[in-house]
Amino acid sequence: MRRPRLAVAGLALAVAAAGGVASVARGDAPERVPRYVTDDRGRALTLHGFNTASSAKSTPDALPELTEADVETEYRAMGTNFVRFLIQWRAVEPSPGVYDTKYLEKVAERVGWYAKRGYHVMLDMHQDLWGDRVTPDGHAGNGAPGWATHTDGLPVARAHDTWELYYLDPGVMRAFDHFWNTTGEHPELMDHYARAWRAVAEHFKDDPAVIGYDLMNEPWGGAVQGAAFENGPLAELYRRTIAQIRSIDQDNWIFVEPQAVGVNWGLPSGLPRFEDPRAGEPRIGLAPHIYPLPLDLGEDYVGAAREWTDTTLGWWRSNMLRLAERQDGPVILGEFGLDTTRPGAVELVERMLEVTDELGMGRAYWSRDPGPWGPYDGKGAPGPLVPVYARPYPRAIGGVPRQVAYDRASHSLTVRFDANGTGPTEVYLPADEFPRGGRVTGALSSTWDPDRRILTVTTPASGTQTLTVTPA
Ligand SMILES: CN(C)c1ccc(C(=O)NC[C@H]2N[C@H](CO)[C@@H](O)[C@@H]2O)cc1
Repeated sequence: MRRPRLAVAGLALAVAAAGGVASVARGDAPERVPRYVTDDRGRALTLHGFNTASSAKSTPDALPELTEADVETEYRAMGTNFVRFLIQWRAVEPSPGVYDTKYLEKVAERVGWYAKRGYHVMLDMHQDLWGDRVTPDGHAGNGAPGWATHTDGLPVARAHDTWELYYLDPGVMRAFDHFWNTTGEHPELMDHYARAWRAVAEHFKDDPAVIGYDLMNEPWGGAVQGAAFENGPLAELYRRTIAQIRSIDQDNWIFVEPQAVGVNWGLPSGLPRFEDPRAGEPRIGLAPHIYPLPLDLGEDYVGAAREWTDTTLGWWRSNMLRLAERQDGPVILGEFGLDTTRPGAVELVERMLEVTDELGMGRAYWSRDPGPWGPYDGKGAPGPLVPVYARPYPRAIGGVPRQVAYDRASHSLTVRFDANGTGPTEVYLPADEFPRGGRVTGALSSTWDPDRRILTVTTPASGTQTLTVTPA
């Protein structure tokens, strides 16, 4: 659906002005992320997958509309190994201090569907527009429970042309201001949120498929915006939540997001560094999103809008790498996506896969839901996203990655890394371009699993290794 450009542009300018969003940061940014999520052998993971699923925002049980067959279909078609799995505070803590273990067990059942197929799972405490008690029809956002929602009777529109304008409704703004205790009237709410995460971590801390927790989806500061928000109430929420999670789970990764507005479009984030109280190396990473403003304004990834989008993509990569350097952690691009039937859309997706390969970032496409944005339409027929997302990639690398690059024209994947003896490197190869699997140079040996479409490559346990994989 093409959004009224004036509305979004007005929102963007209003919020950027209100938040005093800094100009684009300059200066040298690093070329790749400083660290990686690793598997239980210590191999660096390339996390390639989907957000599953937006439907969880509006289902009564807060679970995504998903079957195990859907997970199998996804693996068979695209060989993904990662999922950003949406969960909801309203379901975790249906009433103050009461945690719904049956809900968490149902989440765990679905995590098990992914685990059986070798996936890694990041749990995303997902909010959009605060929660259903604010948008009466439960439109789009269902994150927060009713008991934590205090609008003070201020109005919330029955409908908006563009869903994000709900964020500016007085009732929504007030609900957020109370949550962040900007009003000074509800100091308890952030602690409830942090303890709800502790309950989630208690349930999943020993689940081998769960690699970590994405603390809040697209945080919105209400009356407080920009660096004041990110260094103020948002940082306070993250610190309290990190402390609660680490009181029960010393090992899973914890991911923090900058504010959405401005940063999703490529502007810099003022998010501070977060310390990890765990013994050993810190395990705090970043999970930013990218939605280039020209595309948000309804343009297509063609012509001048493509050039402008690429410019903002350049800002985004510098700013996110700078943030990752400050945090000294991995980066998972938690969301990117668009209407894949639009002109240039497939090229944008390919560009984002190239960029995340180049920077060493994981990625989760928004989203797995049926429809023009997703891989399948409402009848389950594959759309244009499937062949581009069925991309060769090194699922697990037996060393510190230095370069990952796929040249689709020559069907050649290059993986360069400093081997560290953590095990063989596993490469997913899609059927279309690698019907008989792959051949590899630079290896000691390799084996091909035609069922899972994985080439397992053995290299020397030290020194810089360069693998080149082409179709067998
Ligand atoms: C004004 N605010 C706070 C705002 C505006 C726009 C978005 C957005 O487009 N987000 C991109 C996608 N992310 C969500 C799910 O996390 C999707 O519903 C959006 O399309 C977010 C926040």
